[in-house]
Amino acid sequence: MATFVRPRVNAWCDQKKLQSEAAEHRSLGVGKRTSSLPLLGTCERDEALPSSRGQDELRSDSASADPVLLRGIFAIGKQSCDVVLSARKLSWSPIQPEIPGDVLRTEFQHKEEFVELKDIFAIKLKRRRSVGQQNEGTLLGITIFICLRKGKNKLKDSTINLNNISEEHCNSWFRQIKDILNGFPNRPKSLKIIINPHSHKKEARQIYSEQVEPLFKLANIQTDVTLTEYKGHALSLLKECQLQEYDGLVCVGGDGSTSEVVHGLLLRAQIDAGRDTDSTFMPVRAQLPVGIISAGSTNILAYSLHGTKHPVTAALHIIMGHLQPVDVLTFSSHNRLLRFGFSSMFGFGGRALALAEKHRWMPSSQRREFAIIKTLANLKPEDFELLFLPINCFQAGSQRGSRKEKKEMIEEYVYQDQWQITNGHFLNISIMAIPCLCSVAPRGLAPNISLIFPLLRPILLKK
Ligand SMILES: Nc1ncnc2c1ncn2[C@@H]1O[C@H](COP(=O)(O)OP(=O)(O)OP(=O)(O)O)[C@@H](O)[C@H]1O
Repeated sequence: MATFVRPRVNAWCDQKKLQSEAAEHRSLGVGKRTSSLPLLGTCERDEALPSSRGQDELRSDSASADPVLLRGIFAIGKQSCDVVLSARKLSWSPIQPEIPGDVLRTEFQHKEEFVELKDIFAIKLKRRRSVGQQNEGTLLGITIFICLRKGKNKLKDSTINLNNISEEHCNSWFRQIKDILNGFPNRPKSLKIIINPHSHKKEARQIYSEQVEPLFKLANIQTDVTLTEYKGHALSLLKECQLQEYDGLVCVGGDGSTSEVVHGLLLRAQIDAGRDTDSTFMPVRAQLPVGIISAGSTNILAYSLHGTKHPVTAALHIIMGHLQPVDVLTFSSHNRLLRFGFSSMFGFGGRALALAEKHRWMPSSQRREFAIIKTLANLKPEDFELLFLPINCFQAGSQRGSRKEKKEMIEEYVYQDQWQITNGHFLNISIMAIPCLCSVAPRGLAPNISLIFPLLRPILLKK
């Protein structure tokens, strides 16, 4: 018998995207999708253009709740600019000599661009050092590193150079912006990195060193890297290591590695909290958030959290401190904890996955096809008894009432304590706490699940 209780783990992911998706869930598909990570408010860079909302809102705010902290002159590109740092944004507009009667020029002068401070992840003093120069080099200005949205789900890093050769001027701007960045919550300063060098095409190490590590270094994040040497290494490491030294854990690997890390982290939390996992227990949360850098074959966890397996996107979510609690399932047998995990399959799915696992020496796509075909050839229904708390979003949504009433109806239903039982012969039962998105199932194996409006989703396939 397997039972499921849900502890939670914090993950670094696209929280805003999830929130807007959950809003859609709650309003039963009536709501409008509002992706919101408007980053650089510029009229020249289309990719970064926020909605017109961004600029107008920030302008009207700036007069009232956004006091000016610094104002000065920097060259940006080839333009001399009037640059203003306020509590919420860094804005600049080109300085042009005023010619009486030249309306166009006067209008251009007032064209403002800005970046919100929450989208800045690092700042550096920019210096040029010639060959053989002993000191730290000639100051050129400040470089600001920002996070831009690229397409629907991806993030990318970009820079803005504020050029000015005055040490005093640049230092005061550098310190002020640095202080603001240090004040943002959830941005990690020290991370434990666990890399499975054998994941999928054995690229995890390279992905980390080429795409992720440079960004962590830019953001001044201290890292402590372990390359796993065997299956179960991450688990034994997490049982013993000094977690208080870190602000988070990052796993570079596939779904198997990440699940092992999450299991290890939650198990450690239960042990530290004195929970007896050999009898019925109420699980506690994991002590640290988990970041997932995908380097595996299917990457269901990374897709479900970020909507993409793009490692730079995951790294930027971690650096920017985009935290989101995610439900985890507890699998136990006769009240003894077996494992924490995000999903499980019984019957066909479970057998196929177990068979694929036994044939790890095969290339991953071949292994999966082989396992599916072989399991299908021996397909037979199995006897299951399933106890569950039901919810029917569509039924609730089809009734009349305001959006708020519909939301309350669903939530009331979720919290009902009426277990239902279903018995019978099933070909497959899948239980999922996350949508289980991947490249072959872009809407997910359980598309009705949202990470911030979680429901346990059983998928039954009966003969
Ligand atoms: N050094 C190692 N040698 C062998 N196996 C390892 C090692 N480190 C971790 N593992 C195990 O390898 C398994 C699969 O790894 P991972 O999930 O990272 O990559 P994958 O090959 O893409 O697999 P998946 O199909 O799960 O995505 C995990 O269960 C993990 O515990």
